[in-house]
Amino acid sequence: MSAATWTSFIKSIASYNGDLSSLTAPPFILSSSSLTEFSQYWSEHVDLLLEPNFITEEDANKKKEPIELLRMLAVVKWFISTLKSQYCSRNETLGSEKKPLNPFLGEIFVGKWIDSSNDQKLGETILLSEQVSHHPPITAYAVENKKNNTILEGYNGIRASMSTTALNVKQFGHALLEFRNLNENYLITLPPLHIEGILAFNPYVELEQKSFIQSSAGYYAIIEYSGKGYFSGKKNSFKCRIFSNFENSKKKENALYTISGQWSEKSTIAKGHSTPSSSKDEIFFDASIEKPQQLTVKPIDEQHPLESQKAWLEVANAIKVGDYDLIHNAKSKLENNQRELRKKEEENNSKWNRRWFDEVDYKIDENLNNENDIFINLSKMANLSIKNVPSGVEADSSKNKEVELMSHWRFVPENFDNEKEIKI
Ligand SMILES: CCC(=O)OC[C@H](C)CC[C@H]1O[C@H]2C[C@H]3[C@@H]4CC=C5C[C@@H](O)CC[C@]5(C)[C@H]4CC[C@]3(C)[C@H]2[C@@H]1C
Repeated sequence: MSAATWTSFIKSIASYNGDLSSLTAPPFILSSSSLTEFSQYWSEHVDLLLEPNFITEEDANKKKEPIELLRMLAVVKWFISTLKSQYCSRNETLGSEKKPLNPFLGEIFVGKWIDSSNDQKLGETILLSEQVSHHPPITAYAVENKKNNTILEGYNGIRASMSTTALNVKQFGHALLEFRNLNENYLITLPPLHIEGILAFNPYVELEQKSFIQSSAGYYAIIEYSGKGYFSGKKNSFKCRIFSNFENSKKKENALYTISGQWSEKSTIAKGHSTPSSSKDEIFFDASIEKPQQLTVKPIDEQHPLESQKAWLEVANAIKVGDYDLIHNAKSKLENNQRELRKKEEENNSKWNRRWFDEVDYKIDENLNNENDIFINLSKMANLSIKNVPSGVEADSSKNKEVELMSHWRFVPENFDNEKEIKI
């Protein structure tokens, strides 16, 4: 990590034009993994993801709470458990945040979480991740557990801008968690983030502002993020308040539960709206104890050419060697191949078929007014915009002005059921 190359890199980002792939980051800051692999971070605690399926009326009687509220608490715990994987795993494994490879259109990343327990109550869970758009980059994903009829689906795109010392990132998209045996669904929005420590050669993600979780049973959670130097002082801090519905969330005194702490370490929970104490109150989640479950991915020689680790193998090896020319040549080969494909599609007036996801266009009335559309229903309950604005923007926010309705990506389970080429 020579200071000279890093300093010239910092100068290059000073003239940053908004397109991350335009940045010629030095080899040591490049990750050999592509963004399609990040979808796995949504489900490295499969037991927490599926927990609502196993909560009983008896549990509800014992806790003297409605069963839907216990399920909301379980979903909030699962969501908090995803954050360390999403935003810290590169620091843990690679020493710092790195710049991921920019996926090509149609790139896929698949794997499974095997249930190694005796009772097999979880069963197998599969991950499908597909780059459904290259301009702008959008990754769609689905985590499917057939045994418990549970699907997590969503998509993610980002818009980045540089401030003097940090890279500011707005996330676009959302996640939908569907418990089909319970006929209960959840909408999860994505918080803004910024990359700190770039000047100190040690970039890491800090979450900021808010994200929201809306249950079809009505319950609504607000999660507020803060970091080192904010009011809480500790990095990766959050405070979550759970309300019986969006309306009641206007007054914090209406909170049914309050959870606070660090999403990358320990958090505690207390009834009502007061902030729980880290020593006296009940532990909610402890990221240092509950280890993430690694996804099982086929060996590269058994992967299809569209699968990320196979497609990027030559680039990944060049990055590991740290030879900039080798990286550049290997990347150019892949990018030229992609340009050829786009040109052929242009000539044949065809376009790349998305494999497992559908682009639902909400500018079309019948889609917008389809009362079975869980994304529309949950967005309405949480007063969330469905326009082309960052995730979590309220429907009546001025940020919606002059912004049009947009399409959102939805998982098509039967497309995967009919999949012939890709093996998990
Ligand atoms: C300043 C430009 C540059 O190349 O600096 C290199 C630095 C490592 C910082 C830039 C990169 O930091 C990476 C962090 C990435 C996000 C991490 C986690 C998630 C959550 C996941 O669910 C969706 C994707 C997302 C938001 C990643 C998006 C891409 C980020 C910001 C990388 C930056 C290019």
